[in-house]
Amino acid sequence: MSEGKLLLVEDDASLREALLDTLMLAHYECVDVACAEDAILALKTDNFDMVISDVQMEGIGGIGLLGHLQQYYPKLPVLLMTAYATIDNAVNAMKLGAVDYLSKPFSPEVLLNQVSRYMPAKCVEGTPVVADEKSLGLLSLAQRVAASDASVMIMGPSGSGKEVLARYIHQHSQRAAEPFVAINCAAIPENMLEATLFGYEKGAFTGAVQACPGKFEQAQGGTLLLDEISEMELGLQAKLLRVLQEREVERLGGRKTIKLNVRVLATSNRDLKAMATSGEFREDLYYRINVFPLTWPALHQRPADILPLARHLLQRHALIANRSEVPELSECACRRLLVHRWPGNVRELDNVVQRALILCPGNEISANDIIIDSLELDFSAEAASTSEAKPAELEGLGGELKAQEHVIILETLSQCNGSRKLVAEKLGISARTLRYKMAKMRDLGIEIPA
Ligand SMILES: Nc1ncnc2c1ncn2[C@@H]1O[C@H](COP(=O)(O)OP(=O)(O)OP(=O)(O)O)[C@@H](O)[C@H]1O
Repeated sequence: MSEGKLLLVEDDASLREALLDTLMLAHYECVDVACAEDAILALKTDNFDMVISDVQMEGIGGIGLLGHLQQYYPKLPVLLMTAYATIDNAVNAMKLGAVDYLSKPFSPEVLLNQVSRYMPAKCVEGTPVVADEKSLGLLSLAQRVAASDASVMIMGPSGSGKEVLARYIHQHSQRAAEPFVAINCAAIPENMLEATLFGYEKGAFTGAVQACPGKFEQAQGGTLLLDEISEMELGLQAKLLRVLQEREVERLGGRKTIKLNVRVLATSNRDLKAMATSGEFREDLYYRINVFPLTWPALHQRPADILPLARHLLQRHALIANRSEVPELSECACRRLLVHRWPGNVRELDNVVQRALILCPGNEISANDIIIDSLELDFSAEAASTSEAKPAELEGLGGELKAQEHVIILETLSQCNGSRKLVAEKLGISARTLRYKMAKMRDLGIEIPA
């Protein structure tokens, strides 16, 4: 997922390329141009979260661009880059409205720290949308743990909603009015993560012309989310453990310790315990952050969430697209959504919903508007398309509930390796009822695995 969209303005092509690489490695989406005039054109066709611009360029240059931005995009943060000789200009530029300046040459750590510092916070999600019993249970547990100050480890497959849950915990904690700072440990190149987390003092690297606080300090009083903590290398894990134990941090190149009052949440989509056992993750750190574990099941394991989530996402994207009405999902569209296995979880559902909204000009989304990547298609999706031939029959069946029942039966069949006896026991129905239900499903064209 993109960490934000940047407009990079630099006339030196090789420097521009190097900056672009650094920013894109850190998962920023970037558009690059070689002069201020092109930047003004790019701003007309695209929305950006931040502008990084050189000062000395042909034409109106960085200062001219800053003036334009102040007039037409006053909320857009602008970070200026300048050579040592023109520091005075840079100070003036800050007076004119730039959020900060980078003095050339500077190291990638300095660039990423400054960018993450001024990048506007991503739109904070409201309460996670849940309807399935498993998710409702998880949410109520999260609410209870939010009230404590315990470290929470949120696990679950990619795209299942771990970050949404982390924000929910923060919003329901006593720290809600304080900052929520997230750092994706997988997105920041390994050699820059330390400086980003702990900050640095002036002179710690090339271009570190001023001290910069790290994520821990930025989260002071609030919550720090260490997203994808499993991707942190072992050496840095040891340093992180020390910070968590001592509750204080020392900036790189600094001698002063800074007391911390930060609650730490972490997420992982890998089995961290297994990683700890195999030595890929420090066991002591694992136990320190895993005080309270919470796990999102994969989306297909909580089928009752699928439709409410799809409707919520439809609403969200219809609003962004300025649609006056939010289209409804037809019965067949619902069925198609319910029988897919969603290997990409909610993020995949989000993509499918966006596609549907593009394809559907009216106010009802049909099954044909539900485009699932062919790579993600599975036997159940195939079954859904066959069953779409019988919409009238579905309506009489109370579509949504019935389709969920089908998903649950297919799911349990696969868990029990096809044993009808075990499935019936697990679902608390007689073998006869199960046979009857499966026969009905076959009649609808749903393929039942042997
Ligand atoms: N329960 C939910 N309610 C509303 N939106 C959700 C919910 N779960 C996930 N989403 C949305 O789905 C997308 C993916 O969620 P999120 O980024 O929290 O997943 P993740 O598990 O942290 O993914 P990754 O492991 O890839 O970082 C986001 O757009 C998020 O807003």
